[in-house]
Parts: sequence; structure tokens; C-alpha cells
Amino acid sequence: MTAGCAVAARRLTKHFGRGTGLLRAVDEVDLEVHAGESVAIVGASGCGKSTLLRLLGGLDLPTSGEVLIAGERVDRLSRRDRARLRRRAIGFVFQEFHLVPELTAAENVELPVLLAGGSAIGARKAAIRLLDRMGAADLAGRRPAALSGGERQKVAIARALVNEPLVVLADEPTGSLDSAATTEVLRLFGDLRTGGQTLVVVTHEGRVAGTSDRLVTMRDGALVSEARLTVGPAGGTGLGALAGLVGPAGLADPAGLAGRAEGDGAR
Ligand SMILES: Nc1ncnc2c1ncn2[C@@H]1O[C@H](COP(=O)(O)OP(=O)(O)OP(=O)(O)O)[C@@H](O)[C@H]1O
Repeated sequence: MTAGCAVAARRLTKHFGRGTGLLRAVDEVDLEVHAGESVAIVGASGCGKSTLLRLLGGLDLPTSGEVLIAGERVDRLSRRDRARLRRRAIGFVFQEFHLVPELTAAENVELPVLLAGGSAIGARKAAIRLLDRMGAADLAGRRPAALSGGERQKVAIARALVNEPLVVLADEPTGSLDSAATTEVLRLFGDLRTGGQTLVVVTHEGRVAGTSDRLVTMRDGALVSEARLTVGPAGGTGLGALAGLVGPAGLADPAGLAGRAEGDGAR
């Protein structure tokens, strides 16, 4: 693992099923993400993006291969130590949000702070500040059942960011958001990187992919191409205008997109 690397995967593999039903959901993936870097993972539905993200976050164990977070071998940790590492270093935005239904939006966001040993007052302040930044302060007292999909997603993102984790792993974080909320989330993600935090985001949205530092494309469990995106003057890449390029089937034209960036070529 290279110095300054926040997340690394080495020959990372996850199989489901066996025999003739064997599925190589993640197949010998090598990936290094540096501290302060953002990487977008794109690809067709079912190509293994969420499975890869779950492996990187220690939520699932690989069939073989290695995962390192801040130099620590996640795949070798006990379940309890993986949970501890996740609490300390990782913020996860799930596609299905996974909010605690009995808790209000603010309480959901406070949870990681409290689990990490923070004070109730500090947790409340941090939660309200983040919800406020996302234009969602008015949701604070509502339970998930009383929130729309987009509102739940905002709460889930705030919960992932509240502890200022070393690494944020986000699975389709803007899938339920309107354009204004997406802009705010992209701004928050931009702030993360300025603060040296690392972001790995699975997305179908060209606008989200286009504001990352690096774009990797998956196909059938493997990383098949990679492009480093040039950072523009406003901190974006200028590729935001390509929103829509990444459709449900993955990148419509990875070569074209790489052509607008500094393509590293296929591996
Ligand atoms: N727990 C599981 N048991 C069996 N198969 C699984 C499991 N989780 C995922 N898979 C399969 O692994 C493959 C990759 O799934 P994954 O959810 O990682 O894809 P994805 O690229 O994230 O898809 P999408 O873009 O639709 O979210 C799929 O064929 C899926 O059906």
C-alpha cells in the first residue's frame, strides 16, 4: 500500500453461491484511494459496485484478497474490531438509508457521535449544523416514516458525515435527491476533500461522477477502466456538464468521457 493511501483493495474477490451457480460479484479488484481523494465507481446495474463498497467498508468479508483502511487489514479484524474501525474511521451512506425508525432525524444523525463517546450536547449541535447545511433543519424532529425518500437520504448523508470520518463510502447518495439538494451534497463532498477526507462514491449520475478526482468503471465484478479527471478552477472538473452520460447501464461512453479528461486508459 502506497504512503498516503486511505483505502486499498488488493485482489479483492467476493463470490456468491457455488458450483454452476457461482457468481463472481467482485473479481480480483485492485484499488488505491489516497487521503483527500474522491473516486467515483460507475458501471451497469449488478456489476458489483455495492458489493465492492461493502467490502471496502468492512460490512462484508471477502472470499479472498485484502482490504486496508488507513493501513489496517479490515478483512483480518474480528467482527467487533471491524465495527469499532467503522465507527472510528468510516461514514457509510447506504442505498436503502438504514435509518433507525424509532429515532427522529436529528437523533439518527447524532447516533455516530454518541457511539464514538461524544457528548449529547456536542452530538445535537453537530447534527443540527449538518442538517441545516443540507437545508433540512426542519426535519430534525421527524421520524423516518414521516420523511420522503429524498429527505431520508439527506438524513442518511448527514449521519455518515457527522463524525468527520477519514473515509466516506457512499452508495448512490443522490439517487433520491432533486437538483438543488444534489448541488448541496456535492458541495459537502467537496468540503470533505478540502479537509483531507476521502470519498468513494457509487453513482449512476454523471454530475456526481464528474465532480470526483477519479472515475473507475466496473464490469462483471472487475475494474475495467480508469480516468483521472482534471480539476477545474472552481474545484470541479468541468465534466459536470456531462450529466446524463452515466445512465442505468453505466457509462454510455467511457472513452468519450476519458477523452475530456486525462485518461489513464483501460487496465
Ligand atoms: N448477498 C448476496 N447474495 C447473493 N448474490 C448477491 C448478494 N449481494 C449481491 N449479489 C449479487 O451480486 C451481483 C452484484 O450486486 P451489486 O449489488 O454489488 O451490484 P451493483 O453494481 O451495486 O448494482 P446496482 O447498480 O443495481 O445497485 C448481482 O448479481 C447481485 O445479484
